[in-house]
Amino acid sequence: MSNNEKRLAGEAAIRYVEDGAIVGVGTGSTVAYFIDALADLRDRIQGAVSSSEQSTAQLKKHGIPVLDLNATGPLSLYVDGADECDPYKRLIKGGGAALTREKIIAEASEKFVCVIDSSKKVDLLGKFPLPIEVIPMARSLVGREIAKRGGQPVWRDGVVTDNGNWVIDVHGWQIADPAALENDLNQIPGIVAVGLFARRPANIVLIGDRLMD
Ligand SMILES: O=C[C@H](O)[C@H](O)[C@H](O)COP(=O)(O)O
Repeated sequence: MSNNEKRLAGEAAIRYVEDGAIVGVGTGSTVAYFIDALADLRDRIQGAVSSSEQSTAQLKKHGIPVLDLNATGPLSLYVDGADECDPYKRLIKGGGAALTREKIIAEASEKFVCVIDSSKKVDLLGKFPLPIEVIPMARSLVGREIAKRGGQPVWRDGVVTDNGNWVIDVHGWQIADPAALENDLNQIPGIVAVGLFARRPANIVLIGDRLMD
């Protein structure tokens, strides 16, 4: 993992911010560099829609207005990190437990710029355990459904999401068809969101300050 590459990626994403924009902002150590850089453009944007309490605090610290997605409508730009990225710009996200709000904002945005360091680039998703946000009472049910599908569910004990839910990390899956798995898991009652971004992949990936093909 390279913090220098994370910083370069976060700062490079600034070039996609247009005057007057409302910017969707993800969560994590990479996007934190983006938020710091966004502070310099504070007077040229309307504000940001935030994916977590953590990012909200950082945005507010910089005096960037944090807006409600219900009030803004669709966004032109979403900037966020990832835990893994495959050659088709499909992602695993949620290492920081912010996957549900991230997924909502990504879906609401026209362009998703993903900022990563080179350690996140993989040929096949799944080495990073797949985060799944679940309603607490569904934890065991979801765990059994995952085991039926050959995964090893591990409860992220002690972690409560910003939505008051729990996270299961699934080990042992080599995800050959991310869209099919995402669709399948989304049918299980009690799953709030799956940290697979396959039906809504990134549009642009920055590895450090380099564009991924
Ligand atoms: O829930 C957290 C998010 O999906 C993050 O974007 C992801 O975990 C990457 O975080 P980082 O930039 O700190 O590696």
